[in-house]
Amino acid sequence: MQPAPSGDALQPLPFGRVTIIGLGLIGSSIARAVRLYMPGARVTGYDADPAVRDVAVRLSLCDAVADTPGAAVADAEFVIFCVPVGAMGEAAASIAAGLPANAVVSDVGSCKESVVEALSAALPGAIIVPAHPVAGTENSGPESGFASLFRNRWCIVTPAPDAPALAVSRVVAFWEQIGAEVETMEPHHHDRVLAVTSHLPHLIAYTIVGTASDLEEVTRSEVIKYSAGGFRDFTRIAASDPTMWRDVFLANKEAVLDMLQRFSEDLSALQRAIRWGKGDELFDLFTRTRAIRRSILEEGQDDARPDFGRAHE
Ligand SMILES: NC(=O)C1=CN([C@@H]2O[C@H](COP(=O)(O)OP(=O)(O)OC[C@H]3O[C@@H](n4cnc5c(N)ncnc54)[C@H](O)[C@@H]3O)[C@@H](O)[C@H]2O)C=CC1
Ligand SMILES: O=C(O)C(=O)Cc1ccc(O)cc1
Repeated sequence: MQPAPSGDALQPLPFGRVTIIGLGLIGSSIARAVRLYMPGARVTGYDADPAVRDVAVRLSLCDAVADTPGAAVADAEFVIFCVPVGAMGEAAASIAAGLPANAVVSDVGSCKESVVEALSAALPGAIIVPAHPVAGTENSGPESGFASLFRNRWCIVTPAPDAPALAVSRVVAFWEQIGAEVETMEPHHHDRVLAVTSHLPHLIAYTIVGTASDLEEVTRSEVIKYSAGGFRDFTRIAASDPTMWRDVFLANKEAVLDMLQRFSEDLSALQRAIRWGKGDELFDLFTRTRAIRRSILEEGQDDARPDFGRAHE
């Protein structure tokens, strides 16, 4: 067994009974991490897809997999929604009647403003402390999760100003105990930061892989055969889950469209520099961007995926 990620294995548990709604990549990774690093906590899972529930039982991801959302939350202290952002409202409504009054509710959605709105509307009066682990892969589903996914990765918590301090500190402790470093942010700011650091890069990857596959004079097998490093990296990102990313772009529309506008203007400037042979402009930009990559490496963040290149336990 791996050592507990945040030091002392005897830390008090932030929550004794954790319910995970949605047992795909992120939900199943949280389940695995809680069972590994918080062995005293009881994990109950639920997924709307019966086939996913069957896999969760087969893999022993949870102490119990409930057949209904209501049963999943019956005695929960912490309920965490791990469903696509467009499904948050529906998932929250499905547990509303059974949610214990003092339970803390959270989520892992990739954008926050729309999710906060959906959760608050479906669960009026509930204690809601949203979060976003900035850790993942291009894979989805319960079989692709792993316990170390969140280790040494950021988790951004976006509580409302009037959220109870105790609930916020318990959610922070939860993420720290499964290995994440936690930062607090206002939801609107979160959505703008992630629009440029995560959402736009995914949009660019989807576009470039689509462009290459639409070319008439370059065959599909040539694209596959001769894809150099850069294109290969784009194909990894462009293999990400279509439902999840459709939902992210629709939910974070305003911030993504703003970043896309800025990106298009910068791309046009590069187009002009190439057309008019302005090598110094290209050289200056590439020098600046190289420095950013080097700063990321100096911070030890060499890949969005944890323990990249090492075996997952
Ligand atoms: N994939 C990634 O790298 C990351 C994803 N996220 C966020 O995590 C959330 C989950 O993403 P993944 O785990 O990657 O997706 P996934 O596709 O692997 O799993 C989502 C699961 O939710 C279930 N589901 C959908 N609607 C439901 C409902 N109403 N009730 C119960 N279950 C329902 C699906 O059946 C599926 O099993 C998304 O909001 C995403 O934005 C956050 C960080 C990284
Ligand atoms: O696989 C990758 O490169 C990712 O970028 C994973 C990822 C996807 C969505 C998030 O909200 C956070 C992380």
